[in-house]
Amino acid sequence: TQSTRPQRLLGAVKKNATRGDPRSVVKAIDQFCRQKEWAMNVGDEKGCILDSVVSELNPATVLELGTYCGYSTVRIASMLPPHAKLITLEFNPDYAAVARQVIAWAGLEDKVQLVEGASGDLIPKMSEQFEVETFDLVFLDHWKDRYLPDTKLMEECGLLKKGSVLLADNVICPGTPEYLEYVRASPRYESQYFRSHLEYTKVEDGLEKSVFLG
Ligand SMILES: C[S@@+](CC[C@H](N)C(=O)[O-])C[C@H]1O[C@@H](n2cnc3c(N)ncnc32)[C@H](O)[C@@H]1O
Ligand SMILES: O=C(c1ccccc1)c1ccc(O)c(O)c1[N+](=O)[O-]
Ligand SMILES: [Mg+2]
Repeated sequence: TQSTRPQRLLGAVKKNATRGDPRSVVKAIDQFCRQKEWAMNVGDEKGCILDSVVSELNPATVLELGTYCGYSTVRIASMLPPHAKLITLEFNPDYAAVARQVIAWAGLEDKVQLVEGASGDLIPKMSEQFEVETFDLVFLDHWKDRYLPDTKLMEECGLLKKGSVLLADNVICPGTPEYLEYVRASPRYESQYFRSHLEYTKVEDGLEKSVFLG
């Protein structure tokens, strides 16, 4: 039977990355995506912006919407302080299965909780089921029409506190116009656009960083 792209990406990690070395896992995936097959990871260029936001914030609790193969999960988790936690949501079981193996190869299982399911169903259960009060950082990188409804849901569920940061991928390409308009117009957010490119291409894209003001 034919392998899938995530399975081939996992093969490249196992072949080229060192167990327990997150940076080598990130490098192996970027090399695979540049030399073999494009894949929808946040990538190396936008990944550096993600890294700088994480290191500046030093978050204790992180929520990632959209795991895919775990590339950004590994990037973020590798930068977290010792007792920090990253919860990542993925509703495609095949992608989740690959991501678990990528996260394990990087040696980051202890920092990451991958939850299989849809963000719209899981966000309301966060506080009771996953013992989380609020998130210091949310990385939005799932289907683009879910960014706005899920942001409103996080607000309603009290998962954001003064200073919580939303970092949204793809606000230009494929684009999230309704979300962008909302966070830029709302007095409850202070937003900033980081210009970059769609992963592994020369197409313009960027990240929007929005600080929740409470
Ligand atoms: C662009 S990929 C994530 C890439 C990943 N953040 C990275 O940079 O390596 C988007 C993922 O979100 C998942 N997804 C889309 N909508 C979702 C939802 N509502 N709940 C959970 N997962 C979702 C898709 O199955 C897909 O794996
Ligand atoms: O939507 C796509 C997409 C659309 C069409 C074909 C392939 C991917 C995409 C492209 C780049 C991204 O960084 C990303 O997060 C996504 N996504 O699916 O969430
Ligand atoms: Mg993306």
